Amino acid sequence: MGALIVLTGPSGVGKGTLLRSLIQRHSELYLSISVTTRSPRPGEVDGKNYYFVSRSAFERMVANGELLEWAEFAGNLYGTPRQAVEEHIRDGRRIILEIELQGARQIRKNFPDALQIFILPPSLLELEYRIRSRAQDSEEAITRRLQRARTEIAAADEFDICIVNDDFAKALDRIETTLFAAAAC
Ligand SMILES: Nc1nc2c(ncn2[C@@H]2O[C@H](COP(=O)(O)OP(=O)(O)O)[C@@H](O)[C@H]2O)c(=O)[nH]1
Ligand SMILES: Nc1ncnc2c1ncn2[C@@H]1O[C@H](COP(=O)(O)OP(=O)(O)O)[C@@H](O)[C@H]1O
Repeated sequence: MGALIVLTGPSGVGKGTLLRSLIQRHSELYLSISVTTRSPRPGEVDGKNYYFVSRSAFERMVANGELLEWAEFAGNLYGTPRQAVEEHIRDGRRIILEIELQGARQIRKNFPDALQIFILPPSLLELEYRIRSRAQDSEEAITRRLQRARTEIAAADEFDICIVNDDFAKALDRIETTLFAAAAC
C-alpha cells in the first residue's frame, strides 16, 4: 500500500469538491499543493489552492528538478512540487495528488506502488453542466476542458479504481472505503 495517492478525472467532475470533504473528515491525509501558470479564479488563494507562478518561474522549477511531475493542460502548466511529497512520504504520511492524465502516467512510471483513482462523471452532458454551473472558466477554457475530457475518460481503465461521481455522498464513501480498506490489508 503506497503512501502516494493519485486522483485524476476530467475537469468539472468534482475532484476538488470530493477532496475538500475527504480532508475535512480525515485530517491525517495531506493534499499536495501544485504549482500552476493558470491565473487564480475568484476566491482562489496563492499557497492554498495553488502556487500561482509565471511561465518563466515554472520553467526554472522544471530545469532545477523541483517538480515530481508536470504537464500542460488547456494552455497552462501544472506541476507537483517534489519536496513536500518526499517529506510526507519519508515521515510516513499519506499524500494525495490531484493531477491530470499525463501527470498520473509519470507518477505511475516512477512510483508504481501509488494508488491511482479515476473519477468519472455520470455522463458527458452532466460534466458540461457542472463545468458551466461552476461559472469560473471562460468559454474557451470550457471548450478546451471538454475536449480533453474525452481523452481522459478513454484512459480510465489504466487506473486501479474508477469511481462514478453521480451521488456525491456515495462517491465520497467509495473513496474513503478504497483508501482505508486498502490501508488495512
Ligand atoms: N499534471 C498535473 N496536473 C495538475 C496538477 N495540478 C492540477 N492539475 C490538473 O490540471 C487540470 C486543470 O486544473 P484546474 O485549472 O484547477 O481546473 P479544474 O480541474 O477544472 O478545476 C485538472 O485536471 C487538475 O487535476 C499538477 O500538479 N500536475
Ligand atoms: N456529485 C455531484 N453532483 C452534482 N454536482 C457536483 C457533484 N460533485 C461536484 N459537483 C459540482 O460540480 C462542479 C465542479 O466540481 P469541482 O470540484 O470544481 O470539479 P473538478 O475539481 O473536478 O474540476 C462544482 O460546482 C461542484 O459543486
